[in-house]
Amino acid sequence: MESQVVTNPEEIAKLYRELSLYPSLSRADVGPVITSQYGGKYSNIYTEWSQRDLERNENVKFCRQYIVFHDDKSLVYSGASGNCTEIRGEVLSKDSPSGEMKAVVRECTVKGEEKQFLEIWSKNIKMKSINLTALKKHGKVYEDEQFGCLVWSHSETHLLYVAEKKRPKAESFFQMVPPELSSSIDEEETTRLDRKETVKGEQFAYHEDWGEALVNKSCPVLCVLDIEGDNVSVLEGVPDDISPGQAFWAPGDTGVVFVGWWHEPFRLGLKFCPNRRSSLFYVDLTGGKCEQLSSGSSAVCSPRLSPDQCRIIYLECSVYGPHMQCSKLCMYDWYTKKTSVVVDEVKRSKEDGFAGIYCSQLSPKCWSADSQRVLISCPQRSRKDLLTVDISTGSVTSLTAESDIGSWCLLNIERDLMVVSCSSPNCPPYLRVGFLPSRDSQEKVVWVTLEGSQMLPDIGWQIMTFTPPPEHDNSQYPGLDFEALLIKPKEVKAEGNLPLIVIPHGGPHSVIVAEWILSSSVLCSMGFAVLLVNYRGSLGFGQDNILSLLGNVGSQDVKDVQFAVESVLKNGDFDGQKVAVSGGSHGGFLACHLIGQHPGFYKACVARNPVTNLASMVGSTDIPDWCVVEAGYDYSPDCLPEPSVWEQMLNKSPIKHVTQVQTPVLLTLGEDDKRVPNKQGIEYYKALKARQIPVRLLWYPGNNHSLSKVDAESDGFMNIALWIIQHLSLR
Ligand SMILES: CSCC[C@H](NC=O)C(=O)N[C@@H](CO)C(=O)O
Repeated sequence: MESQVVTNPEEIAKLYRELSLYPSLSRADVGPVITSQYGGKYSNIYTEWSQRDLERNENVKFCRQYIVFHDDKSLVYSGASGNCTEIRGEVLSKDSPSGEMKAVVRECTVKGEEKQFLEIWSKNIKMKSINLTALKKHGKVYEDEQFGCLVWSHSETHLLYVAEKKRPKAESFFQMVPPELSSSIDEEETTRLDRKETVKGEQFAYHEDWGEALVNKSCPVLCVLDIEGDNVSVLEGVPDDISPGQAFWAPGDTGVVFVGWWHEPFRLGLKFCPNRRSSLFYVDLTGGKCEQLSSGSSAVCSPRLSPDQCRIIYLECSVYGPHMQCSKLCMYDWYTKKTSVVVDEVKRSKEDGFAGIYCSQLSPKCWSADSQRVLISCPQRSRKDLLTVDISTGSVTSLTAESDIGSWCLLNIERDLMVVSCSSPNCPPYLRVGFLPSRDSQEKVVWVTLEGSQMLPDIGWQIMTFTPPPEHDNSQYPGLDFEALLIKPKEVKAEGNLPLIVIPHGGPHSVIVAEWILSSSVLCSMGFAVLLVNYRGSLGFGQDNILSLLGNVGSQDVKDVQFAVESVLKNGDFDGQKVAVSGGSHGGFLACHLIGQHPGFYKACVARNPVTNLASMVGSTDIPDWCVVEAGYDYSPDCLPEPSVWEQMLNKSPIKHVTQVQTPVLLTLGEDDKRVPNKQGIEYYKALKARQIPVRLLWYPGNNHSLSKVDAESDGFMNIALWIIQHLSLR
């Protein structure tokens, strides 16, 4: 039977180009309420989007503003105000609480040198432009989600941000001092001071950093700009053995609250690892006294102060263990200094369907106006839902459980006006707003779409639930089920002819929700069906589900994926001889396992930065604890694993089955990957080469674990598609 798949590279590139035009939402800020001269109330909504620019080979960021007229409970009128504007050079930006001013950290090149400025804008004037680089109070400003922040004090007189600690200039022992230093007295004085701060012998000293995607981030410090006095100071009092971040002003601006991550005994990678020992701290502005607000034996993140400034809500989970887990929602009362658990960890889904909280970040604002409820968007099985939590009862209600949209992402909430980004596998992200109904009302949210998106009518999707057969049941955690998201062309032209691409996610404690996924929608538009499997161990199904995988990687997850694939193939639409598998990281680990444990079943395999050998990875990854914990053992940073643990790490690895592999493999590797060092892929490449199994390796310089730079992502997509087409004999 003839294939219905698009196989011409030009046509594939055209489809990719078309679908990559859809932007995604990254931020929304709601401005203050303004009363018009006719008495109508309105607010501005500032949104930021990001879009791949294939011509310029970069992700471009742009903003667009909307105006919403409302009566504090419902929307009266809304619309866009003005067009999109590209944002360039902005590292961070934030409007002041009153909306009167805006602060921007900007990066630009002046006379060939890269500099950072802190700007204050008021009305149509740039009031200040402070050259942070020239001030030399600290290193580069942190812009990442892990540590970074730019926060106005409640009084709007000070700004708080995080930057790398100033490091003394290091020079060679053999550096000569030039006799004539400079021409002017001022310059001479500056150079003299610079030289005084220069140290010898430190030029090649190693500085630990926070790992994958946080390289060069080593010692963050809290910095405060006094706007009136043009003075930047680095806050004192933060203990030397912690890295501060996610900071904000305490009630009354008396000090700063922040999350501190302990360094000891050495820094472990933080990205995707909210399980690092950390605590909430408060540093007093006057005395520099630092107080620990939460227990020192857990991992915390995302503290958010309530509008009445009485409570701080934050996420907590245990240290080490699986990297991503079901979090507790905790609350610190500023006045009684008491901590309580508002929502506990959920072992198994509740009767009402609530499966627990799974997110590494709360939205920038998440409180209702009366400071009685908190809003959280997070995975619930294979969808992303919007939940409200009543802080006095701990009861959780889903605002979106009955919706047929696959993913609801809360961008912000201000005075009960919620701004969300919605998407589904057949619908790119779109922007909606709605008022949160009052606490005691049964009303449903009336959502208004501010920026619509085009539904792709040819793409169909469904969530499938699987009960593992008795022989695959986990005796320690019996009765768990799992799901998969099937995306396929709505019209199957010829029965029994549909090729299938199986995609197990990475993590392994992560999840694929039913949202817009560019690569899957292009593959589907080309004529493939795509099966994304949330095997047992995924987020969103209860903590037991996560724990069930520890010690069982390479078996339970492999069985679940294979079971899902074989179940789906029973449906007459598919061609069982045209099945490919593709995955990244732990998903690459699974792809390599599947071709080793089911020789010949998959006709093509693609692995992005795959884990291929836990035993050889443990000494070189930024998260060695992951290898030990996933193999089923407790991690201890101060001793080597026992020989039996090394053996188990090897036994559970795909390399163990490489001699059985028959499937051609495409490897895509990032030169700068700190998480799964590219040597993992190379080890597998050599093993396949030695056995004359077709293998191709693509090497992406300047890319880390995610291979997400625009050229790497688009080139990777094309090569993956063509590899699958070739080895599924579709051409
Ligand atoms: C030692 S690497 C572990 C696998 C990795 N986990 C966390 O970083 C992984 O699978 N990452 C996923 C995202 O969770 C990925 O797709 O890169």
